[in-house]
Amino acid sequence: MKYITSSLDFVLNRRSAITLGKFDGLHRGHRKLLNCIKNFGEDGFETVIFTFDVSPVMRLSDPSFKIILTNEERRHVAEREGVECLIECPFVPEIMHMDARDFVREILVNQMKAAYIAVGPDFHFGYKRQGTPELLAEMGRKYGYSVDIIEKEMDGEKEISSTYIREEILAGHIEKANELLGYPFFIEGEILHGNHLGHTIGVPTINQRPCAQKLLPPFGVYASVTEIEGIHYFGISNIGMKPTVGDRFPGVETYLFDCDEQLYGKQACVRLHHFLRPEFKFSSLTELQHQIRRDEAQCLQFFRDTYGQTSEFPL
Ligand SMILES: Cc1cc2nc3c(=O)[nH]c(=O)nc-3n(C[C@H](O)[C@H](O)[C@H](O)COP(=O)(O)O)c2cc1C
Ligand SMILES: Nc1ncnc2c1ncn2[C@@H]1O[C@H](COP(=O)(O)OP(=O)(O)OP(=O)(O)O)[C@@H](O)[C@H]1O
Repeated sequence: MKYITSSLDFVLNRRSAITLGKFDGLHRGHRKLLNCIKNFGEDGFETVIFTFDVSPVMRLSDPSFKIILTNEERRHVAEREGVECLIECPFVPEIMHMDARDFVREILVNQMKAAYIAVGPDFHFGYKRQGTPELLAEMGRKYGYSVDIIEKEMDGEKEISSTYIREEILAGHIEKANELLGYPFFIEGEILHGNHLGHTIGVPTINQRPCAQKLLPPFGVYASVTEIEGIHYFGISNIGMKPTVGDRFPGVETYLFDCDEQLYGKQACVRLHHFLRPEFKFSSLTELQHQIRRDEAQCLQFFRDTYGQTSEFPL
């Protein structure tokens, strides 16, 4: 996948099929738009996601705003979806203050050679969100691209949106969030050194420290499947501050059931499948060790009940 970032001067070589928006989560609704551009892409057009390098909400109104996917995670999901090009446009004053019609002419038509655009009915763009899907369509008739305004993918009566999914993650409804995303919520990151206490209680763990902007579900223990260099491991993850030993930052710590390899420095993708219990402060590491054995049994039971004997799990 072509990845364009940190630049406003990009120019695409081929005519393109584009979808635009924030795309936090690349959820099932977003994927409806991706399918539209991919269908169009079969005719030789370059399939492109146009998004921003930082959430407009974070930049304009709420610096503490949390995201479902970091830019790197979003890039990996887009790549898996088979999109040919991801443009992560810098959300700088020049873009924020750009008139909607100028954005269409300069960016979509001149730089991106738009042939087709798919957006949802509530998509807005340009200075003060003045651009609408209707304006896109109207200008398309002049500049020679077509526009599809795609109906929202629904969850019953409710529109699927990043906001809705964030609420479910925060409420600890991980299975619901996974259903809306269309894949398990995950945390990607380098495997770091912890305090090296885990193996002393027979529970060796990999440690990750998510970036401060990453939205995390409630602190607690989750059944997880971790991918490292293409290999998948069942396990249990603790998300939190480890109050028993005390830590200064929220971390993700995972006990992989069938792994005794040296993994420091590698990238891990920890996918959460099920909430098992909240994080507690134990009076000793031995007590914690006994609890983790119970967690392990409960987790294995969950995987057996959910996925049976098969090693096929949703990724
Ligand atoms: C499945 C699992 C559950 C855990 N639950 C808790 C917990 O409830 N409370 C807590 O303080 N720490 C919990 N921990 C974190 C342990 O405190 C941590 O694994 C141990 O201190 C070793 O940390 P280290 O790898 O930094 O040495 C849990 C860890 C795992 C893997
Ligand atoms: N459920 C959905 N079905 C189809 N298209 C959607 C859906 N949700 C969003 N879109 C479209 O996907 C593009 C990107 O959406 P964006 O990420 O900005 O919205 P969102 O998921 O509703 O997020 P938020 O909750 O932050 O508003 C837009 O064109 C939007 O209209």
